[in-house]
Amino acid sequence: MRILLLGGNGQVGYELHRSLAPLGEMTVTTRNGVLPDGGACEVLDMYAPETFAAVLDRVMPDVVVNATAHTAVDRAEDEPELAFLANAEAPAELARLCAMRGATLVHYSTDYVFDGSGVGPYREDDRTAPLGVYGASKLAGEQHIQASGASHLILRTAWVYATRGNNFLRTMLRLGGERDELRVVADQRGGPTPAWLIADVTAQILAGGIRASGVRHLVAEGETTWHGFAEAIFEEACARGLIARSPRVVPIRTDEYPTRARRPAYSVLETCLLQVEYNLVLPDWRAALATTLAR
Ligand SMILES: NC(=O)C1=CN([C@@H]2O[C@H](COP(=O)(O)OP(=O)(O)OC[C@H]3O[C@@H](n4cnc5c(N)ncnc54)[C@H](OP(=O)(O)O)[C@@H]3O)[C@@H](O)[C@H]2O)C=CC1
Ligand SMILES: Cc1cn([C@H]2C[C@H](O)[C@@H](COP(=O)(O)OP(=O)(O)O[C@H]3O[C@@H](C)C(=O)[C@@H](O)[C@H]3O)O2)c(=O)[nH]c1=O
Repeated sequence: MRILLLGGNGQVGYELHRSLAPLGEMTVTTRNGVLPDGGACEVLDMYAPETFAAVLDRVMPDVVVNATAHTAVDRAEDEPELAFLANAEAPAELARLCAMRGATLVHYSTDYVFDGSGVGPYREDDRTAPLGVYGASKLAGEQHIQASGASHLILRTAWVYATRGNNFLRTMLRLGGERDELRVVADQRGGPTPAWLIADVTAQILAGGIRASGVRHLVAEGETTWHGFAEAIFEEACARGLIARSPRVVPIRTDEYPTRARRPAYSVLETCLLQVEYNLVLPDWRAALATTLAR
């Protein structure tokens, strides 16, 4: 299998580079042609979709895995054109090129396509209604891919973290080292999901073959709030001797932590479809956090 992996510098892209390597011949791209270890790779800029055809002609992939995205949720509110270019128009062009070449596109989307008014875990076909530019641009990306005619798999995930990159886990550990007390919202519920899990499941799916095109939910099991996640981070990090002491983590309401973008109050994703279709057992979010820190 010839794989073209886009975004080898991101949290998920970095883990995919590891997990997809055994599946075949892999070409990795980053925005600047440099991998996290300093090595060279192909250049691919999501802001320049007109350059994609040349890369696909050179690599001739069977599968394109797109781990790039404009993921700065608050900044997206101030630069919607860039968010839509990277998250909607670029994926649309990728899907168009994949359809023409008979290649499969694997793409990632987000729980922020929902408005958070749900009362139970969201299923794949539940009504979408993003609250902000990031979610709206990701939803547009999903829709372009689904309309393209390309064989595809869109994996919606949520609250992604890793021991590298920009994410809530690293923000908490950094702030916890600087302050005695952190104030964290306790009225937004979701499913923290480590990048390694997304990458491992993607590899498992590709190894066995994609069963059907469409959207599937991929998150760790269970649910918590950002406050619950923060407390668990400090408990696990302390237990493993990664930090000497924990700050006090004070639960607050969303309106006490104003941000540029609105975020869904509830964005837990139902994963039954994916687990049954691919015979998977997804770990609980808390166990997945412990595994991440143990690594
Ligand atoms: N992070 C999260 O909490 C969640 C993420 N997702 C989705 O999962 C996928 C992976 O996200 P994640 O790994 O967390 O994101 P990261 O922000 O860690 O990585 C995104 C990658 O996209 C690259 N990128 C951004 N703009 C461009 C561009 N113009 N040209 C080329 N590359 C670009 C970045 O490159 P550079 O390093 O050069 O900036 C970076 O490597 C995305 O589709 C995201 O929407 C879904 C739910 C939650
Ligand atoms: C740093 C911090 C954040 N918060 C809140 C703000 C926000 O409501 C919540 C999460 O903050 P962040 O900005 O880290 O996370 P955010 O950028 O909203 O994370 C999202 O990223 C995109 C890419 C996704 O697709 C989503 O699934 C989700 O993971 O925690 C606090 O309450 N206290 C704090 O000290």
